[in-house]
Amino acid sequence: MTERLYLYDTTLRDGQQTQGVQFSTAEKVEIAQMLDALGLDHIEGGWPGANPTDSEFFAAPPKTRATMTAFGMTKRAGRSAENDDVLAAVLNAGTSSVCLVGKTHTFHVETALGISLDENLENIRASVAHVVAQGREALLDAEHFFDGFEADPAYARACLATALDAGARWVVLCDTNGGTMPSRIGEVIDGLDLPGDRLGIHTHNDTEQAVAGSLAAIDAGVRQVQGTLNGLGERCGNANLTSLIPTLLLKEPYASRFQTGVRDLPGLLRVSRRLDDILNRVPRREAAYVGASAFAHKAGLHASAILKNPKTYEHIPPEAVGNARIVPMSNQAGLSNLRKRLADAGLSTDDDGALRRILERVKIQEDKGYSYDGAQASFEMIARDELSLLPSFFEVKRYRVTVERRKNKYNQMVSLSEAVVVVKVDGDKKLSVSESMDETGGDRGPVNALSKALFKDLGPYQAQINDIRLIDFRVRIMQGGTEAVTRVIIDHEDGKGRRWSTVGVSPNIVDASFEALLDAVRWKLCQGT
Ligand SMILES: CC(=O)SCCNC(=O)CCNC(=O)[C@H](O)C(C)(C)COP(=O)(O)OP(=O)(O)OC[C@H]1O[C@@H](n2cnc3c(N)ncnc32)[C@H](O)[C@@H]1OP(=O)(O)O
Ligand SMILES: CC(=O)C(=O)O
Repeated sequence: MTERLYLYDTTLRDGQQTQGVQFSTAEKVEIAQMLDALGLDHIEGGWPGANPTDSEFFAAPPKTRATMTAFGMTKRAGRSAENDDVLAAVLNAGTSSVCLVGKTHTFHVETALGISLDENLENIRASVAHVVAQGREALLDAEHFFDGFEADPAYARACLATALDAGARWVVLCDTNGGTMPSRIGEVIDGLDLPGDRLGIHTHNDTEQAVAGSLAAIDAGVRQVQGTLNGLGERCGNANLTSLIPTLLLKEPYASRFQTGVRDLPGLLRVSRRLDDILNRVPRREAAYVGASAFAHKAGLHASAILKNPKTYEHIPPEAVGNARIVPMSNQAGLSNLRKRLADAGLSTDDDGALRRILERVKIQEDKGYSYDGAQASFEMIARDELSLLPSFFEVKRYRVTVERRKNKYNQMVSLSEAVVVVKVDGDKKLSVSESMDETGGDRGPVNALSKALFKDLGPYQAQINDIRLIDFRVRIMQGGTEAVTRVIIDHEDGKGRRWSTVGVSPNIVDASFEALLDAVRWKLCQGT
């Protein structure tokens, strides 16, 4: 017999408390819809009345199967729940479910609220009762519960009992400061002697154990788990639902024991990446389950075994969460990595001599500071060259880039980068000049100017490269052999949605960038379209 485990998402509330994160109303709507499609049970949409975005979101929330929940705090002392304006704004959002944060730690009641312990209990009771009287589902986020329990277990318990007696459907045990060890979370819950189907868990990641703490709480009996997508949240974040969900669905003892509302586990990676897109964040490569490296097999020994049976180095099939296996090339690679990479690029060969030459060249280049595991398109250029599959396309005769600081027509000092690239295509010399200015008149730098000049006129090849867009540019100073060198990695995208990365290395950043740009354009021309 499976038991129901409820998943409660707080990306739009605690996730919005992440430093640097500020969702627009439209983004909140889109995220709520993604969470709903994934199959969350509750979506905490924010705190109505606390800021215009949250109020606007609740004025027209998206229709969801998940229970849309408004967040707020218990009423303040010295007024009734009916007359508390902050609580009124939360209830006015009209959601069927309301989650109120209430203090459960004596230190916080006395220091942060400055009221008596009894007044706080009354605030919890009256606030929950008021929510329930309006026909809503009430949840109490028991703030600082675990720290409060260490300081005064009787009082922390009394707060939970008060909320439950007043009609709270769930009391959610919060490790607000994120410092409680998972084993202690389990012990405390074991000793509470409360029904698990009335208990939730809300952990923070300050010791990198929020997911472990949530699992310990589930092991001890709680049946609602709160968290956020990609682990967003105050300070170091909340329990990461992007890790918790696949663990609960795919790992024992949880997979056989529990049933959740999750409907689209293979959609998990897409949801995680979309959130990063919205936040303009680079997805964390090493993220569990959904990171680009989560199923990347770099070492030669691993790649060799993976090709025989993926289970040798994979704990789950990557497709289960929408991810994919990759076998990158690098100085850790052997022939197995190489054969797989070449096959993926449509360059399979039986020429063992060529295979050994490619491997040797990759290792020599990496010793100079190149890195191919994140720049697979540059690796393909080496492979094509060794396999005599790299047409010359065009020859670069020279290039130049200048950066000038000068006054614009408004008498402000501005920078202007300008590049000249001369290439020979089919016997014709072509000189292209470009400035790096964007639509607003801002300077986008010398690499942008170089890229625009290189991609401006390649004669018969121009139609094939018109849809290339530079999307990311990363620079690192490396030790290449005996000298410090600059490594540049550039990501491009085309109109077909293909993304590829190339690398250049030189003591000079402009030369390193130009080398990466050249590989990018050649890679695109090799695709034929
Ligand atoms: C653990 C958590 O993450 S809980 C979620 C926290 N989230 C947020 O704080 C984000 C949204 N918050 C806000 O926009 C604002 O803090 C508001 C609108 C809610 C309140 O703003 P203000 O009225 O200016 O109060 P301010 O933020 O300075 O202080 C919070 C007040 O709430 C009181 N308070 C804090 N927790 C509670 C509680 N659980 N129950 C009742 N009152 C509380 C504090 O004592 C303080 O009151 P005081 O001003 O009389 O000292
Ligand atoms: C309520 C909440 O976010 C916390 O206690 O961490």
